[in-house]
Amino acid sequence: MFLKSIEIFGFKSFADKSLIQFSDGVSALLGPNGCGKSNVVDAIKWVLGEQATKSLRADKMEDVIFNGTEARKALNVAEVTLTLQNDHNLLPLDMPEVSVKRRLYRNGDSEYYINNTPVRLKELRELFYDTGVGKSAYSIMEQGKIDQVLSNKPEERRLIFEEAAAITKFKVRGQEAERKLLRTEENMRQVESILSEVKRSYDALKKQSEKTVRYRELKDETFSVELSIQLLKLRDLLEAKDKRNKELAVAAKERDELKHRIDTINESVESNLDQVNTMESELIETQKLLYGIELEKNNLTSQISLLQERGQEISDKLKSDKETEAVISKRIEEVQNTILEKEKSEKAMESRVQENQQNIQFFAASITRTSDRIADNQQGIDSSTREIHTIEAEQTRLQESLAELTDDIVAQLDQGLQQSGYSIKRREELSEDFHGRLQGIRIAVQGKRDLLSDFTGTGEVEGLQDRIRGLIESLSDIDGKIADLDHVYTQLEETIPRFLDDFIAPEGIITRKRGIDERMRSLRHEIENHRERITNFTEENDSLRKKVEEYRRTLEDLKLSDVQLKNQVASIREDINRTRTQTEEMYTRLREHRKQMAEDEGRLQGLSNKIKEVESQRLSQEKEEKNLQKTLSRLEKTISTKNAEMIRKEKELKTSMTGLGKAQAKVEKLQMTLAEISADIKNLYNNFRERYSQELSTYEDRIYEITDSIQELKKNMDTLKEEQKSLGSVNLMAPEEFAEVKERYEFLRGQMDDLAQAKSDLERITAEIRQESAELFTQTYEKIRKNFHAMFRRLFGGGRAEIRLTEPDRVLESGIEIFAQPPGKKLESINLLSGGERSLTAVALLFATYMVKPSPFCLLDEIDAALDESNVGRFVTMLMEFGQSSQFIVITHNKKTVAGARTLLGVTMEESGVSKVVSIRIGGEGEVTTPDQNLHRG
Ligand SMILES: Nc1ncnc2c1ncn2[C@@H]1O[C@H](COP(=O)(O)OP(=O)(O)OP(=O)(O)O)[C@@H](O)[C@H]1O
Repeated sequence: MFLKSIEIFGFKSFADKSLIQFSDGVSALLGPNGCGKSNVVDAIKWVLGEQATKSLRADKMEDVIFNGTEARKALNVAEVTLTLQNDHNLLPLDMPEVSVKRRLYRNGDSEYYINNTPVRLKELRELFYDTGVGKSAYSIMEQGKIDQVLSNKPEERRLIFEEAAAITKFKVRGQEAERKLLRTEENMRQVESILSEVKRSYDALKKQSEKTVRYRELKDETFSVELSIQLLKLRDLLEAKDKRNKELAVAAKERDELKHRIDTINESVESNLDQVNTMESELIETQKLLYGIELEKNNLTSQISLLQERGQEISDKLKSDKETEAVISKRIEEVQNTILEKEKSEKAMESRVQENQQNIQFFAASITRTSDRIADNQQGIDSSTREIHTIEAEQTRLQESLAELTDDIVAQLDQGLQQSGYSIKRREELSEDFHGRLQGIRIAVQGKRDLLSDFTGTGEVEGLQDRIRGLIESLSDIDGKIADLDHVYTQLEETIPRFLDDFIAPEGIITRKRGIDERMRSLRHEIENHRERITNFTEENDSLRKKVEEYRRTLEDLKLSDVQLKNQVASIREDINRTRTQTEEMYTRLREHRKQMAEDEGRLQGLSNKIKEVESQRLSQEKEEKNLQKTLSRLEKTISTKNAEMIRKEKELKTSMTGLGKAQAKVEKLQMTLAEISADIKNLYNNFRERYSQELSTYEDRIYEITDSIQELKKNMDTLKEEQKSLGSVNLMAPEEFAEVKERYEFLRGQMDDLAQAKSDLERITAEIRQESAELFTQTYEKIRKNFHAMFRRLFGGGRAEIRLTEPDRVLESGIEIFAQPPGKKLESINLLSGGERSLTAVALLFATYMVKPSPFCLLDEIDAALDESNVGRFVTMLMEFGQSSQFIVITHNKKTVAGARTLLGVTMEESGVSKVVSIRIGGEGEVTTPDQNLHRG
């Protein structure tokens, strides 16, 4: 077994993940039309790297992804995994099992895996080279394409033979080698053309470069000669400089010695001169001092006489000043007394002013007070006036109410009298009757009283009983009279108009009227009160205003007198101040006078002190004068000694100076010469630097190596220049350019050699591959040729078949012709064969190939479709025979073919548009049961 299983997901109609497990021998893949059997073949081709969409029955690669059904959505990825058994290492991998996987996304991204490791398509294809498995190999024979093996062009037909001969690998390598060879030749052509161009520049630049190299050599030689000349010049200059430096050192030493001597003499002379100068200065100073002392003495004497004169003057002045002082003091005393008197009168005047001020304040306050009172009164008048207005308004309102009320009373009274039937006449009659009867009772009672008093007067008891009885009887008579009176009274009462009670009840109309009357009275009273207040206030204000007028007049008078009094006070004060100022002035004068006197006294004292001081100064001057006279004579003596010594030294100095002048001139001359030599050396260096951009100093170590003379060197130089001139124009960069071109030239040459070597290697490899391939191909071809004939006869039950090379001399390019002659028919072109004959011939070729190189597995998709019963029988026999050694998966609708299979695999479409793999058991002897009614076995 080679094919172990295939797992399909999202590929074409396999929407769900489906696993098909294959077994050894011949397996039949069954299922109704359109259920997806061929999709399994496509899936296997696809996973093995098929790129041609046409071969996958698709327009574009994306079409292989499950496209959806009415019930299902399309998927975005298709994935197929094929697991292969590799225990015989048919595949070049040291693994017992190999899985290859391909995945495609709807966006076009595609992935390949070998054993779950991502790989490139090329690697995946290489895995199946010469195994008989592969997109163009014979392991997969598809529905309706079997006879295409025959229809293909003779050149294309050889592919099967090549695969069987296992030369595909060689072929690919050979093609690769040829491609490389072509590339190499192309490269060689390119390199050659570049090389010839580079060679031209190489030759040209080589000549130029040689010339330039000679030119550079001449240049170098010229430089070397020039350098020697310059170095010789430098040597001469350096030697001359050295010599002069030595001479200069000697001359400088001589000069310095003379300088030193002169300095020593000078120092001595200077020292003497300094001493003489100092002494002379001292002498002059002493003389000056003596002269000064003389002058000072005279001055002091005259000062003393002057001071004495001045003292006399001051004494005289002091005497007169004392008299003046007494006069001023007396005058001050007089003035002081006057001031005291004036101050007294000022005080009196001030108290009057104060008194007047108080009066002013009093009257001003009275005016204010009275004015306030007037204003208060005026406010009272105004308030009462306002009150009167208010009350009058209320009176008006009340009068109106009263008028209305009176009208109401009259109306109600009239109505009440009418309703009560009141009559004055009747009332007067009853009243008269009442009073008459009352009088009768009073009389009767008086009669009884008289009777009773009669009894008490007599004291008689007899007949009392009768009398009391008679009295009681007469009292009942009175009772009757009282009852009559009561009756009359009741009648009288009835004449009283009762509605009047309502009138005078608290809420009655009369009561209201009385209330208003009362209020009117009260308001009238209030108005009177207010008017009285207004009159009182007005009268009071009149009298108060008069008072205010009076106060104002008095106040004016007081203010006037206040001004007058103040003026008087001011004039007294002014007088006092004036007098005080006079006193102050007198005091000042007195003070100044006294101060002057004190100063004069001080000056007098100072003068006497000064006289004493000056006299003592004159004394000390006289002493100093004597000392100086002594110093003067000592100095004069020493100076004359020193002067003699200096004359001697100056003579000596003159001689030394002459010598120094000469020595200095010599030194300067030498310095000048040295400066010139240094300038020459500097120029030499500078010129060299400018000409050669190098430092001459770097060559100085060669200075003593030069043996030639300058003349010889110059001659040499002329010869070199002559040769340089003869070279003509020179490309200075030629050697560098030549080096570059040379490098490039050599590189290209190397490349050319490498390419030539590669070409010869490739040619050799190609030849070897071709040789080997040709041998393998011929062997295989021969075997297949023989097998084909035998196989054809077996399948057709006789007849003849043949394959021939179209170009036997070029076996690797030659096409393959097929000739077939079914039994009883002439050997004719295969194009004239029937459909079934073509299929059977193709199957014969296929099996002939299997015999030489059995494919590890074979997928035959309905290749038996065109065969008749007897041919199918032979085909199946053959299949079962080959099934012993190879794995066959046969898609078929033919019952005989199914019968030849050891294993049955089923594909159904339970759900419309979605393929599903179903397991099918093989029952007893050739019995097959299937869960799907669509699957069948004849
Ligand atoms: N991308 C796709 N998505 C969904 N279904 C697809 C896709 N491509 C093809 N099909 C379906 O697969 C079916 C064809 O399957 P297949 O050709 O394998 O059938 P079969 O079993 O070989 O049929 P027969 O026996 O007639 O040859 C068709 O119904 C087609 O619509």
